[in-house]
Amino acid sequence: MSRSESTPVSDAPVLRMESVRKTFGGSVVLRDVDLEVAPHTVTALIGASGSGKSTLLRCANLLEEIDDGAIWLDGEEITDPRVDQDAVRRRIGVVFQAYNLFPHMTVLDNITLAPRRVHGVSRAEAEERARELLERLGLGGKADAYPDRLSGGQQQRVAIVRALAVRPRLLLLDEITAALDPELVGEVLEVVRGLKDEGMTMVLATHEMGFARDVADQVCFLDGGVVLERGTAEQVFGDPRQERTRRFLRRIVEAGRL
Ligand SMILES: Nc1ncnc2c1ncn2[C@@H]1O[C@H](COP(=O)(O)OP(=O)(O)OP(=O)(O)O)[C@@H](O)[C@H]1O
Repeated sequence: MSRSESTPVSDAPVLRMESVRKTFGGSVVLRDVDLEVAPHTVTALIGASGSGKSTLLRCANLLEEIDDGAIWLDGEEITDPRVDQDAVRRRIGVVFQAYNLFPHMTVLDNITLAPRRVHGVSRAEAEERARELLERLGLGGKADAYPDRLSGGQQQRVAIVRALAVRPRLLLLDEITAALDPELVGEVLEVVRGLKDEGMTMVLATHEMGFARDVADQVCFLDGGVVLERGTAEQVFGDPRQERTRRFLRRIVEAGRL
């Protein structure tokens, strides 16, 4: 997509979270989380396993109900109980670690299902958009293939195409390379880089620190459900303010992952 296709003129945040609190069975998983995501920017959520990254994304997409605080999408408070949650979810694309493609459907049918069934787009229009996206993501010849004929990296790229097919305002990417063999990670990250260049607004949870450092405009370090540190990639990776962030990054460097 081009910038002009999906884009408003203003710089008002696409996504805003304020004092978000989320508990599961009495244990606090997100505590007082504030977040602002500007249009055409990439926000990377980093932090140890269990720090709350996925939960934050799931709250942003209303897949989890928050206990306190509020969330806005394009200035509309989406946590207002009067809001049509399905309509909100239709404006947000989500890609998970597991690609969740329907195995009995071709790539093309997987991609066009939501635009046709949920968004009321005609088959012809949905297929045209799907083919264009497949081409753009290097999957031009795969429209009629079944998912089990594709590599993990190709399947994940199809999942990204599927999320883009409905022209989302915001894309949430939850550990999208975590299930991939190392040699397939690069091709998926390249796609994300390309989407950034096209101006897509994205929030991604990732353990790929090198990628987060390269691609993110904003990095949030979560620790025990708290956004402990937030800043530019340069600041958080190059000059972290918090001792816990420094310790986390030191471990990553020692493990050879940064
Ligand atoms: N549905 C649930 N019910 C109960 N506890 C949950 C649920 N989902 C997440 N949690 C807990 O919330 C905490 C945060 O989990 P979350 O998956 O958000 O972390 P994460 O940072 O994304 O971890 P990872 O990097 O391993 O994906 C964890 O302690 C987890 O066990």
